[in-house]
Amino acid sequence: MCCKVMLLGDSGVGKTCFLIRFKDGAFLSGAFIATVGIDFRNKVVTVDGMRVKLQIWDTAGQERFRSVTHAYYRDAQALLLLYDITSKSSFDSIRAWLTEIHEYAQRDVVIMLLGNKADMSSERVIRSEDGETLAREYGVPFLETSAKTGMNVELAFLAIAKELKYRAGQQANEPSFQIRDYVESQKKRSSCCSFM
Ligand SMILES: Nc1nc2c(ncn2[C@@H]2O[C@H](COP(=O)(O)OP(=O)(O)OP(=O)(O)O)[C@@H](O)[C@H]2O)c(=O)[nH]1
Repeated sequence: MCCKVMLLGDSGVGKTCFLIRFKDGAFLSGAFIATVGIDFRNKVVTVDGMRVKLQIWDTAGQERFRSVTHAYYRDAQALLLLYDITSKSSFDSIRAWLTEIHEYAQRDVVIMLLGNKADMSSERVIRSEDGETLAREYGVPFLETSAKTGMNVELAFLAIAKELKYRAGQQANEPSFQIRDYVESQKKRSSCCSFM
């Protein structure tokens, strides 16, 4: 089974770092090199004994590349929408991103809202509750993540893979899978990073 996942959000929220953390288990610190256009990496995850190949598209957040990335929305089964908890403007952009998703993506696309850079607690400007409230308003699951420490990065992709696998093989008598409940039960809060 193969699924297309896209990473979206303003420039600098950490999409490339988020993907590299998941793919290679590493963090690129230092210089910020903005993504040009679009790029993808594959990673296979095992969900309940089944291999799911995720083809993850890393898009450029900068406005000038928007027309390039729009063309890819249509094929995506899942979208990870990121903001940076230290940037109010990136959080304020989320509604505009959701409008854009509504316009260009498949109607039943799986969406997850992610508040990245949760490791930067001293520079936080967006409270966790604000992310939760926005996610609830749009009926999407929410996680705070850190590409730097790895917090909740794997969980975000696993939850997506589980949801897509569930949808693909949905049987009438199978208990339904609720991605929001799954994420809530599995997530680590930034305040308990010490044992990660
Ligand atoms: N502390 C911290 N820094 C991060 C995290 N994720 C990304 N960064 C930093 O944020 C900057 C931008 O990260 P990128 O991954 O390049 O951002 P992007 O969203 O891909 O940007 P575009 O390609 O322009 O859309 C880099 O300097 C990263 O080192 C994180 O979780 N924690």
